[in-house]
Amino acid sequence: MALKVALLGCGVVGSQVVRLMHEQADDLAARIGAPLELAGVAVRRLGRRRDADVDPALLTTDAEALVTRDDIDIVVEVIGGIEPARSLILAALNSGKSVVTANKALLAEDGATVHAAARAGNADLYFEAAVAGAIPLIRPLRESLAGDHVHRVLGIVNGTTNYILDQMDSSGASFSDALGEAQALGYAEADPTADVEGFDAAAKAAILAGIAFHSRVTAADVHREGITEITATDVASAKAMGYVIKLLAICARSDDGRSFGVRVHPAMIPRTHPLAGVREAYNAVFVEAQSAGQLMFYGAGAGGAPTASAVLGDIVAVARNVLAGARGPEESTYADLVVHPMGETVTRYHVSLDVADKPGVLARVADMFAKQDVSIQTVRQEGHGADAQLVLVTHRASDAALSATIEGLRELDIVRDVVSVMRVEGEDAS
Ligand SMILES: NC(=O)C1=CN([C@@H]2O[C@H](COP(=O)(O)OP(=O)(O)OC[C@H]3O[C@@H](n4cnc5c(N)ncnc54)[C@H](OP(=O)(O)O)[C@@H]3O)[C@@H](O)[C@H]2O)C=CC1
Ligand SMILES: N[C@@H](CC=O)C(=O)O
Repeated sequence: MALKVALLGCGVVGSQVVRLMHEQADDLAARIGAPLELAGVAVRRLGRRRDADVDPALLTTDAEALVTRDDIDIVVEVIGGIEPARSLILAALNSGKSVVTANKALLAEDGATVHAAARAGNADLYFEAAVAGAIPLIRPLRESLAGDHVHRVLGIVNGTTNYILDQMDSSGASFSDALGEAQALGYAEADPTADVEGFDAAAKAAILAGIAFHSRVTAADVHREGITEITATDVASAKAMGYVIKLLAICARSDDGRSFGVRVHPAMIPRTHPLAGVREAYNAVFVEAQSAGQLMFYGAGAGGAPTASAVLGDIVAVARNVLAGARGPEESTYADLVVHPMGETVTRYHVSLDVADKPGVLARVADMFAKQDVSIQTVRQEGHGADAQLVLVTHRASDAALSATIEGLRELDIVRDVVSVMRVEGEDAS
């Protein structure tokens, strides 16, 4: 007997799910042990042209009726956003139907409610596509590394911003042109603010940190900075110094293991670093674990077909569980670690200052860093007179100490402007 699938959403991702379910129907049936049947597709606009060959008789605007239909076995949610996605997923789980979703925004905002409903409904909740598109990352973290102790998860988890920064770096494209291309290629969220302001990456970081550290993490726990303040000049000067700017997500345990930090922000990384070679909308994530050591996951981080691949993988896993009367792994939050504040995060910084071109300027600037215990690794003066700039790279220091230093620098009469402050990750370029 066929397993019936209700698809919620038939846009960039949903239309590719439909295509793959048709094209690979025989293989999927063989792998699962029963055929899959697409039993209904909920959309917002019935008359919209679709990138998949969907039987018009399957289309409906009544998603609620579809998810609660008695004959549905698996619900696939690829609408996105909080509502109506949350209510639809809860309705499905409450009636014992397993759910596959790509919705990182919802899981990071209210994962607790959704996971609790899965538990109560004795149903599966799978979400491989919610983080890093096609890259298998959730399952390795939840299952393959369940016997290890993860220290750090670090990487590029947003395809749109990586595409924009890569285009700005490689072809000198403008921010807005590159964003337009990313949207046309189906990488961006329905509201691209989620991408460029770092909300999407922050949601993914929350999901990754929660799994890696067996704790409950929401988007609100994540320190978030986007890429909208990055200028063509920042990109070009990073390039001239042997660096590239990337939007990074970093989830790291503290040294005593009792807390962890989760942050998303642009960072300068040396061009020799493996993440520097991650181009276009690709994503890459390093996982550092006690026994496994360093693992790297790389692949297409956005786009219809790559994301649909992850969704299909989850559908197969859930379908096998349905047939076996089994369930996949539950959410694990037993460790309940504390998220430490951003001020305690320790990293290096690159600071550019517009300064007066006078004797003693360097000593006064260095003094301000020393006052906060921030030691300077390199410093150089560029330009003269009205164009004089100091470019400094610090050794590792806390975010709180660096912020206090910058505050102090702004008050010095010899500092005309703090031009840019950027975190630096990875070893030196030289
Ligand atoms: N695009 C990507 O690269 C990736 C996306 N994701 C996630 O996948 C999900 C879907 O993204 P994507 O396919 O790009 O989004 P789209 O905006 O392309 O598609 C959204 C779909 O949802 C439908 N929809 C919207 N509101 C409703 C509603 N109230 N009831 C029923 N259907 C509705 C739309 O209908 P209609 O077509 O009629 O407007 C559309 O078919 C999101 O959670 C996103 O974050 C995850 C990884 C990668
Ligand atoms: N908008 C997201 C889509 C995938 O998650 C991105 O650009 O990464």
